[in-house]
Amino acid sequence: MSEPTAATQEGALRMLVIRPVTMADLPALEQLAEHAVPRLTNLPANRERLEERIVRSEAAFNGEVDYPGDEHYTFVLADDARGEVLGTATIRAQAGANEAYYTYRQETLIHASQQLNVRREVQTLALSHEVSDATLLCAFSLNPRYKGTSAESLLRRARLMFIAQYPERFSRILAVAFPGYLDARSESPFWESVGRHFFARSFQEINHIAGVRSKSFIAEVMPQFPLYLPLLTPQARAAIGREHPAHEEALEEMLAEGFVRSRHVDIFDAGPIVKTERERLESFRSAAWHPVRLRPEHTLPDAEPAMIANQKLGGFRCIVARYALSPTGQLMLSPEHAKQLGVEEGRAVLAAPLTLPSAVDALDEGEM
Ligand SMILES: NC(=[NH2+])NCCC[C@H](N)C(=O)O
Repeated sequence: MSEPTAATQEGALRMLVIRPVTMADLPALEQLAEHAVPRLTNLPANRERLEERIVRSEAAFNGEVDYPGDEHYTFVLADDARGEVLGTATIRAQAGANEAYYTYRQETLIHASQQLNVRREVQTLALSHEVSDATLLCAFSLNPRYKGTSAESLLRRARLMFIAQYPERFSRILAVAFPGYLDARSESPFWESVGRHFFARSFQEINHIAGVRSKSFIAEVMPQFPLYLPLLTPQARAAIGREHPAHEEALEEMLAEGFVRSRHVDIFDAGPIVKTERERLESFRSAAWHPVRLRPEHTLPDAEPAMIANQKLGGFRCIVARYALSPTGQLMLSPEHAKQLGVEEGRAVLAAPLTLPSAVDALDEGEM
């Protein structure tokens, strides 16, 4: 298929929908895993693992859940009219439900001697399990044709529309771990300076192993003592908290959502981990329920784009449509959009503006 132009883009997006993954999506999921840049531990390009992922997701969407546990909810961005799956994204209800979730936490130590009249602040990285309780947004992969479109934002943020509806299933703290900086040869300078000494494997290999095998090897082999940053290579230090070049816009969008850079970074590539309390997110604060009113597409007034989600757990659907409200607060939807969402006139849908205010990039000074 040819590149969608800006003009055809919104037209094409009309038929795109976020829905839970099904077993029929397995081949597409495998493709998306293979084409993720860089490859993701949370989305291993391995048919068996992906099959398990789908089974697990179906159980999560259809199960009764009162508090977050080891559920994984996997979504796809689909063009069901053409039978195409264009992207995927997952929510892990609890980052470290069965095994701990490992990060490095940036800390400061003071090395002082009164006798020698020296006082040095030394930055360290200490292994941490603190992020284990957070709900993790992960395993994002999108067909490159849709990069930079509103479909990308929909795929990334529809998960928030889901969490907003089923708060008991998720932690109050949400986190996103971005792939870390890799150089032009796809090497991780942080890995070369740190992990390499303990694993004698390339970053790509270890990233793959972490995806398809149990993670207990991390605890067994990673150094237990804090790392002193001055002892790392300058290239490794420069990579701490730095995202992979292909994920710059994604990070920016999540910062605009209200996520904040935390003191935690990835243990392999030192990629940034952003966190926040969910109530602080723009999409949570702006989300509002509206009854649906059906209107033919050509009679709808012009309005800002919004994410619009139905209220069906296992039948969750979320689309981008115009945020066109009637004077009495009904959301005016075309019959085509209502059909995509599986809602009739009078049913309530959750809506939140797609456009975000611009990002504030700051390190959270508190306990985040
Ligand atoms: N770059 C990576 N593949 N990191 C994955 C390993 C650590 C990850 N935080 C976990 O505990 O699951």
